[in-house]
Amino acid sequence: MTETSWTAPTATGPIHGTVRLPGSKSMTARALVLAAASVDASTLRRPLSARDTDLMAAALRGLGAQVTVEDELWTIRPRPPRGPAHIDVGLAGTIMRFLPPFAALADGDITFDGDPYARRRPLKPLLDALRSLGVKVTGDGLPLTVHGTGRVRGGEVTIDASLSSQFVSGLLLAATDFDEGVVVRHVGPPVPSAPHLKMTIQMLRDAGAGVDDSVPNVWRVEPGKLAGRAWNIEPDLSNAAPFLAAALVTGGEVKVLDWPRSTTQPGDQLRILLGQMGGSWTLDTDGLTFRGTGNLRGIDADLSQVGELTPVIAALCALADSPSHLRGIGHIRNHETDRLAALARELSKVGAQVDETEDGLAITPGKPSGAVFETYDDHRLAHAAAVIGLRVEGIELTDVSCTSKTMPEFPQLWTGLLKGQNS
Ligand SMILES: O=C(O)C1=C[C@@H](OP(=O)(O)O)[C@@H](O)[C@H](O)C1
Ligand SMILES: C=C(OP(=O)(O)O)C(=O)O
Repeated sequence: MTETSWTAPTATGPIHGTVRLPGSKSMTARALVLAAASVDASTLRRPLSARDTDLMAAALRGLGAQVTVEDELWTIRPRPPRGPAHIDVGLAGTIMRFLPPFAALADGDITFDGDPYARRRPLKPLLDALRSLGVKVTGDGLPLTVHGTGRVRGGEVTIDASLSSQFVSGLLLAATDFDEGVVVRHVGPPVPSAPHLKMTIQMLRDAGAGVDDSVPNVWRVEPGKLAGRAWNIEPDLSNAAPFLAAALVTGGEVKVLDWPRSTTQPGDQLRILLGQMGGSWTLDTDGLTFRGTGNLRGIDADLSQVGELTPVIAALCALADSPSHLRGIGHIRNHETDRLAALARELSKVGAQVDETEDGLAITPGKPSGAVFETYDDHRLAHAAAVIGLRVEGIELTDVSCTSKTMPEFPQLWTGLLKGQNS
């Protein structure tokens, strides 16, 4: 990927516009894995085509599935997974955590590696869990090899998933094909990202799996066969964050089309969180309309359930008229970069006073000024920088191409939205 520096456009007035966002990364990843684990073909309507999900599709092809793409309809024709194969995870947590359990069902060695920073993202709790379910794995992080034998015993396993909910999701998504299914028991500090776990359970049930989540921190998936189905992928609501923020910061009005009435996506909580910062919204049949006044209040919020929303919310806090405290997000040090350190450094450069706490950020807005904003290969750091740029001239992103991880069209969508402003 070629790095592309980019000067974030500044708003000259309230932004008014409508955006149609690409499909949810998290739903697309889950639907692809479930489709590959099914007996019959599945389709995905309006999935996300971006680096994370294109690499997921490529990985599943490498394991034997046929994935064909026709406009906004993907068709997956599954085959029993087979090795040897090599999987490039890029920087995607979803691939590095969802595919080792599925790859264990292949007959043959499956090697995994990814971007340099992907090698620093935690995997050991998941790999140890696989080992105790009877899988032979070499390595405690990337690069690693899963030595598949064509079957996985499965059964009961204890894991500390406090570093990432994706460890649990990965085990559950493959477990219908384990001889004994799986019972995953979490022991340790709380698992973050509860909505993402709900999404895993909901989508497994939609695919026909038997799942019991009635006991807190214990998840059971029964062994069985998945039939394949048609998935409708919702727009990515976490990627709505910068667009809703644009309405909030400029006192404008932005509509996100096809916002679902009910969803497991964590991004749905943007309505509440950005509402607390001064916005208001209406949800109707064709989407969510979000309005701002241009005045932003600071917030004290526990973001443990919605950690991936932190970068844009932190950017808003830096532009607010009072201090903020974002808590419960120690685990986002393990995201695409150490997001707490990166946000503290970059938001300080543009004038805020930002202190890293053990599990979050304390942000006191200051006099904003332009700066070179490092994006650390992190799509959501780029979104955060764009939001600051709405108010502050001279915000130069070191690289905007990192947005291709989940929304390659971000620069165009953003520039297009800014055309709709009343100056
Ligand atoms: O399962 C998923 O699709 C995700 C789970 C979350 O991971 P963590 O629990 O590691 O934060 C989230 O931050 C990530 O963007 C996507
Ligand atoms: C944490 C994120 O991604 P990943 O799925 O790579 O963990 C994210 O998209 O904010």
